Amino acid sequence: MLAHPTLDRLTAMGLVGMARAFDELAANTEADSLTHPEWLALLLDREWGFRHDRKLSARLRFAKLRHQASPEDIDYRSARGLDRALLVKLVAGDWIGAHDNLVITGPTGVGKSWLACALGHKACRDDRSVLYQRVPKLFASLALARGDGRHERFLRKLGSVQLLILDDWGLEPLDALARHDLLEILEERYGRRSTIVTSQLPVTSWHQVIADPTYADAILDRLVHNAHRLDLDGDSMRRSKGNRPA
Ligand SMILES: Nc1ncnc2c1ncn2[C@@H]1O[C@H](COP(=O)(O)OP(=O)(O)OP(=O)(O)O)[C@@H](O)[C@H]1O
Repeated sequence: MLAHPTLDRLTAMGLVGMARAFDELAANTEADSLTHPEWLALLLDREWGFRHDRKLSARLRFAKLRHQASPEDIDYRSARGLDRALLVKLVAGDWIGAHDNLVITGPTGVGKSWLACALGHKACRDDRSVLYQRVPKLFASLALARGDGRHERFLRKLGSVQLLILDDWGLEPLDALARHDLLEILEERYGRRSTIVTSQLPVTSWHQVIADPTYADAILDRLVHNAHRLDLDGDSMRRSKGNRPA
């Protein structure tokens, strides 16, 4: 690497992208033909790109998405009843800005979690905070957190992310503490932040999962009332992946 006071200063100021570009340009004789504005623009582009990538990595690390999925890889050809126009709108992300929710239902393996993660990935790229949680594990973690003083902080985190993904909702009925926690989270989020819920159960069965009519009304009112809906059908993609010849 070049030894140059400007390089030292860029590094000391945390302008890592600029420092790298400066080093490369200084070592490249073709760069001599660049005008000063072109030179500066190149340095700025690199710094911009470096910061963008670093922020995206941090967003994705925090989100802990289950699948490495991105909107560009969504398979519209599989017969899954995907509403392409709606999906294009969801990928654009305005619904997150409007604090709407999204409910994705359909049989096992049809790609609900994958789609939720693809939308989560896009939200990270749009510089939004995202957090993925599998519902059965979430309630177990909240119960644990209650015992060791982390409960309030965990609830705050779940309430404050711009996009919360609750995957695999409805696999088992909620107990009293889970009902209480879920209502707290959704009350905090309602009208302020977006939530994606994926479930094998149709929305009409969710009341029973919550297993308490008063809580069920309150929870579903906050979750489903302003939700976009993707109802998928078709065969499990796990099976078709497994059956695919090597
Ligand atoms: N568009 C896609 N491209 C590539 N692989 C996909 C796609 N959609 C789904 N898959 C794969 O299909 C499998 C099942 O997908 P996924 O876990 O999203 O299903 P699911 O509907 O959430 O199932 P379950 O209800 O059992 O949790 C996964 O291995 C996933 O990687």
